[in-house]
Order: sequence, then C-alpha cells, then structure tokens
Amino acid sequence: MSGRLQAHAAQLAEGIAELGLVLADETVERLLAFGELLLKWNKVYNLTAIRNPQEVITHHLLDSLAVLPQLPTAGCLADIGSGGGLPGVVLAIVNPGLIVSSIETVGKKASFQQQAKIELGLGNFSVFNKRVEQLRAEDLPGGAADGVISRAFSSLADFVSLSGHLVAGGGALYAMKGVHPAGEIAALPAGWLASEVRALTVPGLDAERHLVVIRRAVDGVG
Ligand SMILES: C[S@@+](CC[C@H](N)C(=O)[O-])C[C@H]1O[C@@H](n2cnc3c(N)ncnc32)[C@H](O)[C@@H]1O
Repeated sequence: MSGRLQAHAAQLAEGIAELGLVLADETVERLLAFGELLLKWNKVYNLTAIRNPQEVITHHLLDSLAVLPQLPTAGCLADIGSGGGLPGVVLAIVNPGLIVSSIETVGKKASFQQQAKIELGLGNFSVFNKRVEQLRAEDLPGGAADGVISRAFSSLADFVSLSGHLVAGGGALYAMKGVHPAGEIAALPAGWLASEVRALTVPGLDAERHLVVIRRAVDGVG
C-alpha cells in the first residue's frame, strides 16, 4: 500500500502493541487503507476536522481501537452518529465476528462509509442513512444490538433517549467521552444506570478519554 499514512505505519503498529492488541498484518493494512480513504475524501465529504495523517492514526484509529477490549466480541454492535465511520468501521475491520451497523443522518457521510465498505470488503458492516430515532431495532441485521456505541455524538441523556430502543435485553450502550462526564451521568434518564466508567489511555493522544457503559436498571447492575 502507498499513501500519506504509510510513513506513520510504525506508529500505528506500536500503538496497537501498547494497547495490548494482537492484529494480523492484513488487518493493520486495512486500518491504514481506511485512514487513507478518510484523508482522501475528507475535503469532498467533510468527514472530520482532522486532516493531519499522524492525527488520523492517534485520534481516529488508535482512539477507536482503545475501546475494543471493553466491547462484545460477537453479536451485533450499532454505531450512532458515526460521521466518517468512527468508531464503527475500525471495529468492523478488527473484529470480523461482530456485525456492525453504522447510523449516520448526513447523506454524504453515509455514502462515504458505503464506499469504504465496498473498497475494504467489509461483509460485516452495514450503513443506515437515517436519524437514529427513526430506526427500529428490527431494521438492524440481527435485530436489537448487544452493544450500541457512540463517539462525539451527544450528551449521555440524549444518547440513551435517542438510541436506547436499539439495545437488546442484557445489552449496553457505550459512550466514548473525553473528561469524566460526572454531571451527564447524574442526568441519565430514569431506568438507566452507568454500570462502569473506565479511563482509557490512547497511545499518542495527550487527552483524557473515558468509556461510559450504560445499562437498563432492570438488568440488575449499578
Ligand atoms: C461530531 S460527529 C461525530 C462523528 C464520529 N462519531 C466521530 O467520532 O468522528 C456527530 C455525528 O452525528 C450525526 N448525527 C447527529 N444527529 C444524529 C441522529 N439523530 N441520528 C444519526 N446521526 C446523527 C452527525 O451528522 C455527525 O456526523
């Protein structure tokens, strides 16, 4: 593979090792290929504020990979407000056993993701160009999702209100956040609880990152 990210391939490999992940060379090549697509099409599709190749590695690829150990490894995962496919495309690339549905309301961003799906040969990835609140659980491949994730989408309360109907019984919502969102956790809608708030370290990213896991109170956690 050639392209602007190739000069940063070693940084990606080191970051993957630092996260304790073991990925096949072919998988790492696919991650780089997705990063190249983001860089190539960003101007046309207005996908992300990040235009620097090194930041594509840290802010997009490694940030998305950092949550991997906390997520279900099989079943269905829905990514809400996925923009240029983050973290959904990355998670689909590294986990072929997971069926990933990506929900994005802006047509050109969804089109980019569909193109990435084709170019990267992602059979376990589907894109829905819809507002999440208009999507029914039965529209997802496999029905209600075992996990529903978002990054930079909304407050935790809005995430739960707009997307909670897509979570299967016993499943969870996963919100990728910056600083510890204590105030947002206190404002969660009735019937939902933050069962875990985990501080994450992302190699090369000098910023606070947290993953908030939210479950229905009836699932007996809290
Ligand atoms: C700040 S961007 C984050 C994109 C991506 N998750 C990331 O981290 O790079 C939020 C995205 O949510 C999408 N969005 C906003 N409201 C939505 C809704 N109700 N349903 C689906 N997508 C929505 C926007 O179009 C936008 O692409």
